Amino acid sequence: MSTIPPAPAFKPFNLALIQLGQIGADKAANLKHARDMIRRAAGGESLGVGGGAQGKPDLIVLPECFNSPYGHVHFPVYAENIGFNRGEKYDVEASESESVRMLSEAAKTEGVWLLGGSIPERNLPDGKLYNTSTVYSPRGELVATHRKVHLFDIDIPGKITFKESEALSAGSSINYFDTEFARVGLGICYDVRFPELAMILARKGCQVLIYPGAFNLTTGPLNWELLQRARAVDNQVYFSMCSPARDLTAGYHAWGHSMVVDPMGSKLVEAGDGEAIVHTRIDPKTFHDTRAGIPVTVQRRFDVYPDVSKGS
Ligand SMILES: NC(=O)CCC(=O)C(=O)O
Repeated sequence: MSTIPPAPAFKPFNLALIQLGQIGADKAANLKHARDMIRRAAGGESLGVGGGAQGKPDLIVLPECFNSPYGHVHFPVYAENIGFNRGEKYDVEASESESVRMLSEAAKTEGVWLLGGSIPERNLPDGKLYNTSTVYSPRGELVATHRKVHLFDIDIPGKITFKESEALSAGSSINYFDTEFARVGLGICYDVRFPELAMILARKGCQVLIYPGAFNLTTGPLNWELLQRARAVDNQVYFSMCSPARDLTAGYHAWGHSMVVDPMGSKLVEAGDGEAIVHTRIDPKTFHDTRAGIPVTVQRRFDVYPDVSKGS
């Protein structure tokens, strides 16, 4: 039996993605720059390719690993203790995490929902490290976290070898948060390659899925957009990923191209590869029209594939 409360009624809202640049070795500088970009996004400013200003955003998103260079050697150095336990009240001001304190202050001061990309997290009880997203309400409360479930371990000879598992442990829960305008499902980057996660989030009532991410120059060109449009269409949800800006002087070269895709698979907005703030309006009409016109959400044949979860 389901214990999940019904999703909030889906209402129109403004979404802004910050394709953050200048992510370097100096964590304090990374946090200061991110704070400044949140202020600019909250003021409705658009920057770089993509643009599309819609006025003040209701929800702002940062990229994966926004406070640290991306790489397994960096994670232990930049990791912070968050100590969030779902269901328990979290005292942000007493948080040991300087990133959490900054993000909470930013959400509260700017009066926006804030999906704070992800940061390396050190879980104190067992010392394990995770790649973790944190989410803040406009009152500055930390309302949700998501630990990357599928670690980015790939080896494409001559192109890219990356092993997050050399430093990180994988999360093992499915996470979303409720706002006054939508239920938003969470994933991080490589999680997008696993349709099961998006499918279950959608079946838990999420109308919008947002994954901070950082694809690379090998897989980005063919897979970044394709995967987002696939997850959007197969679940009939809005789908978005927010990347860091590309920096060819960094150890890891992010693909960029932060984007938002609607439930029919149309791209609403797309950044280039440089630093950018892009905005779009999320319209529930497209969501409802898509589900009414192509009613796959009520045509599933769980009698034929009973081993596939019904999610909620
Ligand atoms: N940060 C990541 O998880 C990268 C994932 C990626 O590039 C991919 O191709 O998948």
